[in-house]
Amino acid sequence: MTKERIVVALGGNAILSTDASAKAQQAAVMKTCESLVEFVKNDKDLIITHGNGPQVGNLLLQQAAADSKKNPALPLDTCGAMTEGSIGYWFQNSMQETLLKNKINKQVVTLITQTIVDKDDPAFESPTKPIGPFYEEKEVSEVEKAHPDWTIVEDSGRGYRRVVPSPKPIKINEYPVIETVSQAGIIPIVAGGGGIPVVQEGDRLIGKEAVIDKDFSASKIAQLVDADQLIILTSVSGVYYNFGKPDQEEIFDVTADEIQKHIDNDEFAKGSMRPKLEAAVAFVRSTGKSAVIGALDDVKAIIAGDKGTVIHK
Ligand SMILES: Nc1ncnc2c1ncn2[C@@H]1O[C@H](COP(=O)(O)OP(=O)(O)O)[C@@H](O)[C@H]1O
Ligand SMILES: NC(=O)OP(=O)(O)O
Repeated sequence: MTKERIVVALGGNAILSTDASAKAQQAAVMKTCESLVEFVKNDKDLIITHGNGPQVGNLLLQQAAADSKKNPALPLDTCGAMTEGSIGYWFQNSMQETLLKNKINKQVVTLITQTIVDKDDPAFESPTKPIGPFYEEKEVSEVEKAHPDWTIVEDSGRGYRRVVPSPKPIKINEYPVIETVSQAGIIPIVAGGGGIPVVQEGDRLIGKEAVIDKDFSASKIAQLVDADQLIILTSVSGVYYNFGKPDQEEIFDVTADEIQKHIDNDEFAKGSMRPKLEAAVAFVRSTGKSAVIGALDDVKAIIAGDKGTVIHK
């Protein structure tokens, strides 16, 4: 019998809390891997994707601080690749150790992934993806003075952040490699930060200065590799109607058509829950299989079907 194949998308809390040091992020990633190993123990073939918003923004700031003729700042697409490498390394290292601790003989590998986007995607003209640190309202004018080319917006009541363009993925360039690696029983870590945004010009792929939403890339990969389930792990136990209001109500199971009505009615936050739901609906509609949005800490209960919001046909 073939194993179930699961694509897991990991949100910010899987990597970073408040301490952006490598040590703290590696500790968070280790804790995440201790949750993820439950999928492997339950005999599932795992494909891991993750975000990079805080990390790529911090890296750009480091580039700007060091910028000189001898040591020029590197562009956003290259910084995206650097975070695919660095965060991928943390996951590869911690997952390997966790598998060994659990006496599971399996390899893990990070694949630098390029995500093809449309050069005319309107997102290039209107930045929406928050990256890097949060700023307080009183700091904003100072930051704008230091970085006149930045767009800074308020991020879901959590503070102010720089935003960059976030085009939609059309195709995952390396998906045949992802397929081959997964078929070989190896756990691939792919499309970190949504993958490096590239546009196709003849035989060439040209990097673009943008950050793709990892939930959309995870959905695209799950469709391309014919995954049995897309699981989006974040910091809440599930999706709520009227989130944050006294009458909020957790959704345990909903059809793609029903939740689409609520998305169309603009009921979900654009910078957080809406893209996750759109990614889930796209996967369910294209494959007929289900997607789950739930908490990283609830992996065992999600596998048992006891927790998380299930979106199905
Ligand atoms: N309707 C909703 N239901 C549940 N959570 C919501 C909803 N709307 C907004 N949120 C917020 O979205 C957050 C998850 O989005 P985000 O932090 O962007 O995810 P990620 O884990 O990918 O970094 C939750 O922690 C919650 O605060
Ligand atoms: N690229 C991306 O979606 O990153 P975050 O999940 O960290 O926002």
